[in-house]
Amino acid sequence: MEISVGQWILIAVLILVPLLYEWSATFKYFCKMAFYNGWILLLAVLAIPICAVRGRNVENMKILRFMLLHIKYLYGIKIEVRGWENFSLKEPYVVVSNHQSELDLLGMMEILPNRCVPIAKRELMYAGTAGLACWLAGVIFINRKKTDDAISVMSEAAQTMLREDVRVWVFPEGTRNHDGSMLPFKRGAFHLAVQAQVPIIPIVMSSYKDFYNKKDRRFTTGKCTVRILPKVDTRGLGSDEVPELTESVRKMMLATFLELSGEPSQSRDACSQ
Ligand SMILES: CCCCC/C=C\C/C=C\CCCCCCCC(=O)SCCNC(=O)CCNC(=O)[C@H](O)C(C)(C)COP(=O)(O)OP(=O)(O)OC[C@H]1O[C@@H](n2cnc3c(N)ncnc32)[C@H](O)[C@@H]1OP(=O)(O)O
Ligand SMILES: CCCCCCCC/C=C\CCCCCCCC(=O)OC[C@@H](O)COP(=O)(O)O
Repeated sequence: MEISVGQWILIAVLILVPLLYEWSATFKYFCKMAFYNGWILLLAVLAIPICAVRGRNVENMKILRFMLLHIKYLYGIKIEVRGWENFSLKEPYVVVSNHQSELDLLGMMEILPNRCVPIAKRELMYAGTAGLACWLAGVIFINRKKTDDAISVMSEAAQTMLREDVRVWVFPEGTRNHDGSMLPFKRGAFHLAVQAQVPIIPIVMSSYKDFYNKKDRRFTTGKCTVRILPKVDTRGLGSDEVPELTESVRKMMLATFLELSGEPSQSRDACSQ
């Protein structure tokens, strides 16, 4: 039997890819990230028709959560959750959490409360099938390039939270932060909580440094601890108190992050560098 050029190429690829995957940490990193994004885009293809039955609805977030929960097993990432009792509020609240990477989705889905929608940059809405699935699940998109627009979307969210009993999840750093600390917090989430007069629940995901590093292109298996902190009340606070509220929540989250990540508590504050 004669083997064609195409078949030789296929055989070479089938031999080389697993070898490269084992030998090169960088190749492994790119494969794992490509699969992560590709798998989510594919899952979204399945999620879209199921979610579309209800139209744009926060209840669809349960479907996305259910479909995404297994990914941690595919990647060998163990997620330990501490502080579940702090999530037992019946009323709406604003969740604020640190933002290290797109892998935060795994920790987020592990603990996402019912009727809770994340605030995301508008660009995510155009991320193909994933963007459409997010839209159907009620994700709130903001245009970071237009501050006034972003603020008015968030003010609207304050009303929606109360009217429709919705919780909102915000990454107050406003962007992914890979440097093992926390960026200064933007104040939108805290204005939102104060405007709606609802509590803030801070969430801290420990550093991924032992298993994931974007700069070094390293992605192995590992463990992440997610800590749900006690609620911070905002009743009676006004917009003048927002800067102080923001700083106190950030300070508490940074201390927890350093503790969970096994870092010394001084000198890792991006604000004081
Ligand atoms: C099965 C298949 C599944 C497929 C689907 C896949 C995924 C699953 C589903 C869901 C997961 C989705 C998860 C997506 C996560 C994406 C994460 C992100 O995108 S993070 C980036 C976007 N988020 C943010 O930026 C939030 C934080 N940002 C802010 O809060 C900002 O403040 C801002 C509101 C955006 C404005 O930012 P900007 O930089 O333009 O300005 P400033 O922050 O400097 O603020 C200016 C000024 O305004 C005051 N301010 C801010 N907000 C308000 C407000 N609401 N009301 C009044 N005033 C406000 C602020 O305090 C500043 O004033 P001052 O300096 O005087 O304090
Ligand atoms: C909590 C993370 C949510 C991840 C959603 C993953 C969806 C993956 C599916 C398709 C891939 C295409 C789009 C990748 C979007 C990554 C989402 C993300 O993490 O957004 C980053 C945003 O915060 C801040 O943006 P920048 O760090 O300023 O640029």
